[in-house]
Amino acid sequence: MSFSDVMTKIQMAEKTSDAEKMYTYKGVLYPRLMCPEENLKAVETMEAREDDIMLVAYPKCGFNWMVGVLNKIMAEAGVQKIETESKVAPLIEFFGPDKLKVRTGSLRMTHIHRGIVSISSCNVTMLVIFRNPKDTLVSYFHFSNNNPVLPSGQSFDSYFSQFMSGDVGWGSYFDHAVAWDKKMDDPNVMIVTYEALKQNLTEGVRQISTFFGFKLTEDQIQQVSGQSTFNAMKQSSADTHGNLGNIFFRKGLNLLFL
Ligand SMILES: Nc1ncnc2c1ncn2[C@@H]1O[C@H](COP(=O)(O)OS(=O)(=O)O)[C@@H](OP(=O)(O)O)[C@H]1O
Repeated sequence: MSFSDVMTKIQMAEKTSDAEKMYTYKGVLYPRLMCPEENLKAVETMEAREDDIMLVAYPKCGFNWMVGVLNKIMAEAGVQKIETESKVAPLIEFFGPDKLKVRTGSLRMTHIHRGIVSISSCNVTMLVIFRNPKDTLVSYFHFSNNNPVLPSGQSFDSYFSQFMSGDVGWGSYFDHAVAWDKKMDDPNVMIVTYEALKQNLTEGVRQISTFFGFKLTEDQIQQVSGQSTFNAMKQSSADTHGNLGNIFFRKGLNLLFL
C-alpha cells in the first residue's frame, strides 16, 4: 500500500458517514475502507517465510515506534527493509489479496488479534508491543477524532465505554492482552512494553536486536536508540509519515504512574 493509496482512502473517508465507517468481521470491528472483508480473508490464509519478522500491536500501543526501531536495527544490520515507497507502515490487513503476495522485505505488521491471524507453515519470530490500557485508550480516543477513517466526535465518556466493551477498531484491548499472555514464554515471541522502553530505550534496542539475531555494535545500538526517541521520531515524521506525522506522533507520554 503506497502513501497515495492511504491518502485516497482518507479522502474517501471524509465523505463517508460515521455509521458506515466500521463493520464487524468475525465479531470484531474494523474500519471498512482500510480493512475490507477480502483483505481480512487474505490475511487468514497468509503464508509466512522462515525469515519473516512479525510486528504485532494493538492500536496505539507503540506500533509506529517499533516500526522505526526495527527498520533502523535492520538498516544497521544491512537487512532489507519494508517497501520504501510507503510513508506509513503497511499493515498486512491494509493490503488486498494480490498485494499481500508481493513482498519486498521481511518485516510484516498487524494490529489483528493473534487468534485471527494464523500464520501457516513456520515459526515466525514475533515482536509484540503492549502499552498500559489507560494511555492506550487516551491515545486511541484522540486518534479516532483526528483520523477520518474512524468514527469521531464521541465524548470521552462514551469512547471510554466503547473501549472497555471492545466496541472499537480491532476489538477489545483486553482480549488481545489475554491472548498474548498465554504466549509470553514461547521462544519465537518477544513481548515488550511501551513503559519499559520509555524507561530505558537503549536497553530495549539491545534486547530486540539480540532477540532477532542482529549483531549490532554498542555504537550502532546507541545510534538506533538516539534516533528512536519520541522527539527524534516526531521531528522526522514529515519524511516518514507525510502530513499524517502529527497524528501518529502526538505526545508520546507515559502517564500511567502520574
Ligand atoms: N518514539 C516514540 N516514543 C514514545 N512514544 C511514541 C513514539 N512514537 C510514537 N509514539 C506514540 O505511540 C502512540 C501511537 O501508537 P501506534 O503507533 O501504535 O498507533 S497506531 O495504532 O499505529 O495508529 C502515540 O501515543 P500518544 O502520543 O499518547 O497518542 C505516539 O505519540
